[in-house]
Amino acid sequence: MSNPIYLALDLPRLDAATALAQKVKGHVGGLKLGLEFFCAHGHHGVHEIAKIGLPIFLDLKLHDIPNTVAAAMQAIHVLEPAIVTVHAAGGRAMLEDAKAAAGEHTKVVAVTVLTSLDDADLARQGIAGTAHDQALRLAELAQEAGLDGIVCSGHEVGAVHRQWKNGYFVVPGLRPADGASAADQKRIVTPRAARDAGASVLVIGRPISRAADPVAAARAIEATL
Ligand SMILES: O=C(O)c1cc(=O)[nH]c(=O)n1[C@@H]1O[C@H](COP(=O)(O)O)[C@@H](O)[C@H]1O
Repeated sequence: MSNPIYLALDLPRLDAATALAQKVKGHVGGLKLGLEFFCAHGHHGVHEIAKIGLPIFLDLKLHDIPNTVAAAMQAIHVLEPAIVTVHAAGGRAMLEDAKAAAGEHTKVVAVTVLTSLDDADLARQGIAGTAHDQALRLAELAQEAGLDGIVCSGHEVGAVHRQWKNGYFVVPGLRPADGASAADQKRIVTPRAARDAGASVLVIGRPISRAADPVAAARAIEATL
């Protein structure tokens, strides 16, 4: 089985991101480049990280009117990302158009409820019910729109997996059992628990990137899976 860990390269400097990826590349299955990286380094930065030879997950969390999201998807075609994120809350037409505009080898996955939000945050946005129920509703929308899968927390992935057997499930908000800081994450589980519940991809950033020894941290997490 291939390594399901995607390292989130949330570092402001390209040289530091490249050095970290080079160091841990034998212990992760892919590299995730998000908003911080893409806004700073754009296509050039993605090309540089792609040279390392691991699949690239472009986490842009696109969320706009369908025409704009489709055009953005076309503009990143050339980067041949393995995975791209959009926000499920953009609605069915946006999701359908995003998928139609993506390259045939790119998995388009929809972010349901960010792992940094809890039930109280949703209530403040006027969303009744739990983060769990909202994630399930948005997963159903993504499935109906023909996406490849979703992003959700490890608390929901088991339930989503039961209703979407062949879906592709990306799970961030992961913290090893040895007590790495949750920081801004509110719905967290261990990498192993997420894997056991049906996650296809485990997104891990700071528990590796901010560790005193990132290689040892990545190896330790890999060993729990
Ligand atoms: O789409 C994501 O990857 C994502 C969705 C989500 O709900 N929560 C979330 O944390 N992420 C990303 O996953 C990574 C988690 O980083 P750490 O908390 O440092 O492990 C960050 O790059 C986030 O942008």
